[in-house]
Amino acid sequence: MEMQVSDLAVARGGVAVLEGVSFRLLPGRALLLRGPNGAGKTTLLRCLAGLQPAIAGKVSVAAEAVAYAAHADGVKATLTVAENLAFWAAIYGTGAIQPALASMNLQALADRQAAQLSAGQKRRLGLARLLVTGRPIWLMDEPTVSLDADSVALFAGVVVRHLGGGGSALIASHIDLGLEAEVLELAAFKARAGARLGAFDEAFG
Ligand SMILES: Nc1ncnc2c1ncn2[C@@H]1O[C@H](COP(=O)(O)OP(=O)(O)OP(=O)(O)O)[C@@H](O)[C@H]1O
Repeated sequence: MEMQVSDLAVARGGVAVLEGVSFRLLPGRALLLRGPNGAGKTTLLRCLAGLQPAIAGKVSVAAEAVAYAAHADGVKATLTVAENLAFWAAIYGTGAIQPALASMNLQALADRQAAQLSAGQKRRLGLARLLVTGRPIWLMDEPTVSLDADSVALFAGVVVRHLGGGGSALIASHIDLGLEAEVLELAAFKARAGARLGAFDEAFG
């Protein structure tokens, strides 16, 4: 499924962060979001994930087509690794969790309570969740934070397989994942300094 973003403007805390953001993300392709700290990578991803409204512009796909892996891994601390994935599989109405467990090398940790995982293990679980969503467009915010070199390679392989299956990925990352991907530099879309929004947008920014 193609995602087309046209002239999108997004805000955070009532202040416009980005404006005029336009790009296409085709099936089978990955796009890297680049920009310094505070450039608006997280804000853009949150908007595309349907977690906050845009101030202006258009997104061609519904939020139901996307799966978002945010900074906070979305992991339920009191459930085990397998239970976490089963929970999400039930939410998204998808099937077996074994492929997701295997893809991020989590089989040996399947019965471990998520609260007892290391930061990198927790991150691997958060990424395995993407697989059980069954959704074609993956949005990822710094997915490799806390991952060791082997896990980064594992993760890159998961993304490559997702792309090979016709999925797509939009990834905010400061590091080189070794993926064949185009780059979207957000500095080009920086909103004019100090642009203030109306009361509605402040409430939802
Ligand atoms: N809850 C908030 N209220 C007000 N301003 C915020 C809020 N969250 C973020 N901001 C501001 O919005 C701007 C964009 O932040 P955002 O998190 O999207 O940047 P980023 O490109 O993801 O940064 P990083 O690389 O540090 O993760 C920043 O100037 C930030 O300080």
